[in-house]
Amino acid sequence: MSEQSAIKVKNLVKNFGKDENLVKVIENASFEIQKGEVVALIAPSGAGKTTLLMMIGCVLEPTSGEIWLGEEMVYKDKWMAKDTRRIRREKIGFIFQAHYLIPFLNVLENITLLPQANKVSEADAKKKAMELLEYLEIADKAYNMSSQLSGGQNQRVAIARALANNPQIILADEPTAALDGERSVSVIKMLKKIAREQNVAIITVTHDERILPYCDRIMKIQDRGIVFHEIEEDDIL
Ligand SMILES: Nc1ncnc2c1ncn2[C@@H]1O[C@H](COP(=O)(O)OP(=O)(O)OP(=O)(O)O)[C@@H](O)[C@H]1O
Repeated sequence: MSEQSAIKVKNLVKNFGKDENLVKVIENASFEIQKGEVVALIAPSGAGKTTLLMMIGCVLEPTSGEIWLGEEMVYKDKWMAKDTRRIRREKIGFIFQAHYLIPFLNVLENITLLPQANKVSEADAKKKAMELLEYLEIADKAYNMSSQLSGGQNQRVAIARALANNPQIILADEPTAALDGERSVSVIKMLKKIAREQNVAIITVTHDERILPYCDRIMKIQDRGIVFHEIEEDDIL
């Protein structure tokens, strides 16, 4: 495995149910994503995008196969670590369609909540959160409540929260779905900047063709396997 590998998946299989209720979602998927890469994951509804993302994120257990995150083999026909939360905490940042910020905490408190739960001191967590808010150009909103922010601003805060633990991987499930065109582009540009400057690998599920030109590759789920496309101007979802 190359040093640049952020995610490596080999012969991954995911079925739900069994016997007459068996649903085969992913069959023998193998692929590798490099550090610093932004990959758009697109496929029709029900094809398994969220399922794939949640397996890579160590949230959903595969049926079989292998998953490597950086140099750590996290799954080989079973989870390799007793505590998959540790892997999530150390390696992965999640961003969802809805920002899921906690409404009765301000922006800064939302970002520092998890690091503090993970025993980072309040001062260190705040310092890091302010750096991230500066980086995402939203530091002036640090003491505002989520309800006082626009959709795009809230999504930037959600990105800052996902970055608070210095993840090597960001998994985003339709992060721009609730945003208009200009705000979508600003969010994906921000993700690309993070990927390039911090060497983070990003997989983003999307139905939003406006963001494709900012991605490096398109990953599709096709016939329950994975295929890659280079980005082309006339890529149509
Ligand atoms: N817990 C479950 N039990 C049984 N089947 C499931 C379960 N979770 C997902 N599925 C099935 O797996 C398939 C893939 O679902 P998934 O949510 O990953 O699709 P998706 O590509 O993310 O869809 P969408 O774009 O609509 O969000 C679907 O057929 C779904 O019905």
